[in-house]
Amino acid sequence: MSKTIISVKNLVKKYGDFTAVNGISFDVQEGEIFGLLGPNGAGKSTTLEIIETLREKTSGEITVDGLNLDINPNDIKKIIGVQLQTAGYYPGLKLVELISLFAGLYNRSVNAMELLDTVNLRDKAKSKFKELSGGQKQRFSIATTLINQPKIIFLDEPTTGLDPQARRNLWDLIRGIRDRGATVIITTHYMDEAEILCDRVAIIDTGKIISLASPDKLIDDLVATGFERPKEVKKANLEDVFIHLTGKEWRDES
Ligand SMILES: Nc1ncnc2c1ncn2[C@@H]1O[C@H](COP(=O)(O)OP(=O)(O)OP(=O)(O)O)[C@@H](O)[C@H]1O
Repeated sequence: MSKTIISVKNLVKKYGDFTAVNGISFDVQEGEIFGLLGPNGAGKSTTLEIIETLREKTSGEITVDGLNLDINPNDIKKIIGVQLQTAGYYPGLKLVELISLFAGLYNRSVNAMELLDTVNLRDKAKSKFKELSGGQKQRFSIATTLINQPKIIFLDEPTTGLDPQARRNLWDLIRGIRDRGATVIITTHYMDEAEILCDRVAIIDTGKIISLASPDKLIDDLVATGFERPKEVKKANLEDVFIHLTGKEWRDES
C-alpha cells in the first residue's frame, strides 16, 4: 500500500499582481518518480522551491512526510535533497573536498569515494569542479543531493544540455536512487524522459494542473479520443541511430 509523502493543497504563489501558481493540489506517493511538466513559466520551479522550503508561498497547505511546512520547515530540510544550481559550488575545490564540506554542513559522515562511484565520478575525485564537463557537473550535483541520505530528492531539469548517452545514464542513476527507497520529484522538458522515467506526471500550465496520471494513462486517454499521429512512425529515430553508432557506455569526458 503506497503512502502519501508529499501533499500539496490549493497552493497559490503571487509575485505582486502576477499569480505564478494558481491553486495547485497534488499528492506524491512514497517511492515514486513524480514528474512536473509544463511550458516555460508554467510555475514548476516556483512550486518545487516552495515545497523545498526555499520560497515563501502566498497560501495553501503543504505537508512533507507528515511535517507541516508552516510549522516544521527545518525538519523538512533534513529529509530532502535538493539539486543546487551548479554555479553555487566553490569551483576551485576538488570533488572529494566539496563532498566533505557538504557532509560537514549536514553533520553527516559520508564515504566520498563510494558516493562518487554511484555517479561514476570516482576517477574525477581529485579534479576541481570547474574542470568537469557539463554532464559530469550534473552528475556531481545529483551526488550532493544524496549526502544527507534524503527520503525525497528534487531534481529540476537534471538532464538539460546532456548528450543522449549521458541522459540515459542519468535515467539509470535516478532509477537507482528510487530503487534504494527514495522518492524523486523531477521537472523536465523532455517528454521521452518523462515517459520512460516517471511513474506519474502532473502537467502544469499557467499555474494550474491541467492533467495528472501515469504517462501510459495520459497517452491511452489521448488515443481514445481518436487522436492519431499524422504519419507512420519509423521503427527507429535519429536518436536510436546516434546511440547505435556511438554506444551507451559512460564517456570519458576528460
Ligand atoms: N522572483 C520572481 N519575481 C517575479 N516573477 C517571478 C519570480 N520567479 C518566477 N516568476 C515568474 O513566475 C512564473 C513561473 O516561473 P517558474 O520559474 O516557476 O516557471 P517554470 O515552470 O519553472 O518555467 P521554466 O520551464 O522556464 O523553468 C514565470 O512567469 C516567472 O517569470
